[in-house]
Amino acid sequence: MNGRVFVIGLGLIGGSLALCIKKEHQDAVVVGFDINSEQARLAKMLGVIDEIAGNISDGAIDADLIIIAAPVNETKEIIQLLAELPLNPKVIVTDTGSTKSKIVESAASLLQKGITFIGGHPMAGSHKSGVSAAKEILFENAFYLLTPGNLIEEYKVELLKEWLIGTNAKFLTVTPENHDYLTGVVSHFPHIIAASIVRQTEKIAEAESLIPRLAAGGFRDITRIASSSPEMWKDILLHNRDTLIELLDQWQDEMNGIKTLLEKEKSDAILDYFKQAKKFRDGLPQKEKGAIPAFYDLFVDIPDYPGVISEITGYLAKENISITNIRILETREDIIGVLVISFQTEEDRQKAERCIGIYTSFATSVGT
Ligand SMILES: NC(=O)c1ccc[n+]([C@@H]2O[C@H](COP(=O)([O-])OP(=O)(O)OC[C@H]3O[C@@H](n4cnc5c(N)ncnc54)[C@H](O)[C@@H]3O)[C@@H](O)[C@H]2O)c1
Ligand SMILES: O=C(O)C(=O)C[C@]1(C(=O)O)C=C[C@@H](O)C=C1
Repeated sequence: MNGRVFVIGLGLIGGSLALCIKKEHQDAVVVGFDINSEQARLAKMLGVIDEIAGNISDGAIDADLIIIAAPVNETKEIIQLLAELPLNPKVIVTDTGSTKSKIVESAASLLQKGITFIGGHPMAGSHKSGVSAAKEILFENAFYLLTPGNLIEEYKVELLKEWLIGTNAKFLTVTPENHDYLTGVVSHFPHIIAASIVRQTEKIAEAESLIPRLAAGGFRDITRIASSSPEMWKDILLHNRDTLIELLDQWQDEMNGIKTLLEKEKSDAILDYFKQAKKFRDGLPQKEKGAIPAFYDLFVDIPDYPGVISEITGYLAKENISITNIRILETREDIIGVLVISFQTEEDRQKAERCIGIYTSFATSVGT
């Protein structure tokens, strides 16, 4: 397809969608705007967008597709701003926000002016933010939820899907209310739990200094998402307040139930509790993005000598293994640090683990 695509908010999601569109629709021009001009500059430099717009109005007026990929509150404000502009009557406006009811409600101002708004939410992401984390394969096999209202003609929805075909995502249409309930259960609520486990652990760690050093595999797995953007999640929670309050009540019942089993030492019932959880968890679809992490990290214990990092990256380059990110954690006393190398795929992570095993004696482990 050709035409002008305007992406507002050039972070993880806006950047990844821009890459998908550029890959699939090479005749299209992708214009971007970010309130943080550094992000916009970086997006241009990384080839994520073709042009930077000076402001929202400049980018929006002649766009054929507008994608708002900003935090959910800002998304509402941007929609109000767009509703004041003389947009191309054929433009499709969509967003990527993690909540839908309030956003779709605010888009009534666009619909009143005859402008098509189709709420969107690609159900894949990461705890990482910013355009430098953007990648073309982020949405592969993920569900992409769409919330077109009844007034939206079907061909417009098909047109939007065609623009987004490079995501290789699976589109699903839901109502905004149903969207917020479903994502409340599988995404927003788990986020609260992850953050609460971290908060509780932090308090206990004040008296128990060994805790941070012992918080390894299981703790890291269940709390990875607590490292996501606090600002973004604050707004998601407030947008989906009622659902989350209901789920918190249910969770308290759930916790009281397991507490009672423990108090009464109901061994069989505790076993059943875990068996049932394992059965449901093991039965979750494996190939769908929702069930697997979006980034594949390999942890390498590295000793203290100059050039050790370039030595490792050199071995990976020799074996043609691409890395997407590299950083050092200094969490253990007995070694200089832990190198965390991120890969695009599980296959690359496994190849890297084998490669490091062949060329070095450094211990590696998989975690998040
Ligand atoms: N991170 C995820 O896992 C994920 C997944 C799916 C959907 N989402 C949703 O997608 C949206 C973007 O999330 P993200 O992870 O890309 O966040 P991000 O922080 O990586 O990027 C958001 C970008 O929006 C910019 N921005 C903020 N206000 C703006 C404004 N008024 N005008 C223009 N730009 C503005 C920020 O500067 C930032 O660069 C959010 O609504 C989020 O709820 C996130
Ligand atoms: O993988 C993660 O880090 C995510 O939290 C991604 C996740 C999710 O909860 O699944 C987070 C918010 C988005 O709205 C969609 C996807």
